[in-house]
Amino acid sequence: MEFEFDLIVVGAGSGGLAAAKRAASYGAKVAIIEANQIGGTCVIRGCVPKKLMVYAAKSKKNMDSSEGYGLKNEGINFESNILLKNVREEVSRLSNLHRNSLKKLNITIFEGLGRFITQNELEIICSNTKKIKNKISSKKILISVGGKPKKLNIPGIDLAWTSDDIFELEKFPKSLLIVGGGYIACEFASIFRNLGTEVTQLIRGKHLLNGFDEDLSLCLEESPTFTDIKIISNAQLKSIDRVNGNLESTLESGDKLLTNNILIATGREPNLLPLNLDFLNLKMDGQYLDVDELNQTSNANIFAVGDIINKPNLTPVAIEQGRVFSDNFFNDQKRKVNYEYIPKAVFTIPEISTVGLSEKRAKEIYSEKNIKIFKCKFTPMSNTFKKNKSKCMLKIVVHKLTDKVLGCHMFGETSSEIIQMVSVSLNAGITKKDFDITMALHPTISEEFVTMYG
Ligand SMILES: Cc1cc2nc3c(=O)[nH]c(=O)nc-3n(C[C@H](O)[C@H](O)[C@H](O)COP(=O)(O)OP(=O)(O)OC[C@H]3O[C@@H](n4cnc5c(N)ncnc54)[C@H](O)[C@@H]3O)c2cc1C
Ligand SMILES: NC(=O)c1ccc[n+]([C@@H]2O[C@H](COP(=O)([O-])OP(=O)(O)OC[C@H]3O[C@@H](n4cnc5c(N)ncnc54)[C@H](O)[C@@H]3O)[C@@H](O)[C@H]2O)c1
Repeated sequence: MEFEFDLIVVGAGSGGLAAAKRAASYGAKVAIIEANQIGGTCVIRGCVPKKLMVYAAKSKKNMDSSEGYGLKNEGINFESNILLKNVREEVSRLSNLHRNSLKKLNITIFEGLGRFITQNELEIICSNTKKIKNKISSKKILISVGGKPKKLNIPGIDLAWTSDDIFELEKFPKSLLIVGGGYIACEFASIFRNLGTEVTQLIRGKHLLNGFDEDLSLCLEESPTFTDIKIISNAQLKSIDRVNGNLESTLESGDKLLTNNILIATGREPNLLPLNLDFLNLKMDGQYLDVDELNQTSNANIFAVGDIINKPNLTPVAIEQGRVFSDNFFNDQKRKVNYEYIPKAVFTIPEISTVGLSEKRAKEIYSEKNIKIFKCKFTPMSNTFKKNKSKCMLKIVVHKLTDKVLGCHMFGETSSEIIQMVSVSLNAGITKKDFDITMALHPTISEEFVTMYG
């Protein structure tokens, strides 16, 4: 059977764009279908606009607390509408850059919602008219449709925002309830609080950032940003009502809270429903599409990358999966994605960064007696004259018998930049001795990584 394309990519986000561009660079005839703006979650409503807001919050925090350096200010006037407008413009600029690079590579862009009609054919539905615009076919199809916010099944939930709505705002609210204690909840709690919004955070467990090294969660909870946030732990939201233009949250305990708005950040789920996959009977891995090491689904023509498979849902992971897929199937390479030592950061202020095993996980795997912990916590020099005395913390998890470094964790400004380089060392199998024989760079925060003795 003749197909119009060698590859159809459904979803022009991190994974899809990377795969489409790499396949086209090998001479494949590629089509990409996108229902929204080109760029996907990361560029349009995730990493990029979020990080721009983090920079705004950091700038404000620095300006607010630098009088000790002789930098007097008579009060900063934050105009959230300017930030939000600039962020939207930047996101559109980046989206256009991606569109242009697709065109340069002769990748055909189809705008609309992709929907399977056979295992090799998709129809494209116009997002506005809901009419079928095109039907296209290909030998191989890559699904890279990403995720969407998971909503709680409670009365009044549609009154609340998800992270997608934050980027559509015209201005910041005066008060906000954030539900959740994970990445998105903590990052937005930090952004909003540092830019002046009264923030309450509702978590169902005891601590923020469950699953991260416990010292990181504790450092975050003790930080000036989060001691300035009202954290309600061991609590669940039961319902939401509109009351005189505000939102009233009722908790399972019966307590009530009144805030201007509510942000629900209780996780994300694969956005598979519109694809009409049922008739293909693809094997699932829980809510995710099941794939093998080559990102092949249970149907030999159909592949999947990114947030729709059960791997860390991060942009660099989706990009690498997309590139590896195209390297293997359009350039005959034998590549695999390296899932070892993926560095992670939560962009709170200060930020949390981590690579490898947490202390708890290392002790579970290797037993407590085989693990040695090196840890230090101090006020960084940059905060000497600041009102904001947030601390930083560095921690190394080491296997006692082999001396191998199993994990590094850091809380503090620029820690994400530091952990990225630490991840190179861990990938290379570094030992604690290698850290010890490396000369320090002084005065820095990161020098503590090579000067910590047990
Ligand atoms: C608020 C937020 C902040 C984040 N911050 C970070 C961060 O700092 N660092 C990090 O590494 N990761 C971050 N992430 C996660 C990261 O954005 C995702 O892991 C990554 O974008 C996943 O890429 P993807 O290719 O799987 O899907 P996406 O980037 O989500 O792209 C999927 C695309 O498919 C389109 N689509 C969906 N269905 C269809 C269909 N049927 N037909 C056509 N098109 C369709 C969508 O419109 C979308 O453009 C963040 C996520 C969020 C929500
Ligand atoms: N800096 C980054 O790299 C970054 C930033 C944002 C998002 N992300 C990616 O996006 C994913 C999604 O982020 P997220 O913050 O939505 O998810 P998450 O898994 O990090 O956090 C979800 C939070 O919601 C809570 N929760 C789940 N169900 C709940 C319920 N029914 N009631 C109350 N609380 C509930 C969880 O306990 C957790 O605290 C992340 O896992 C990550 O992969 C990455």
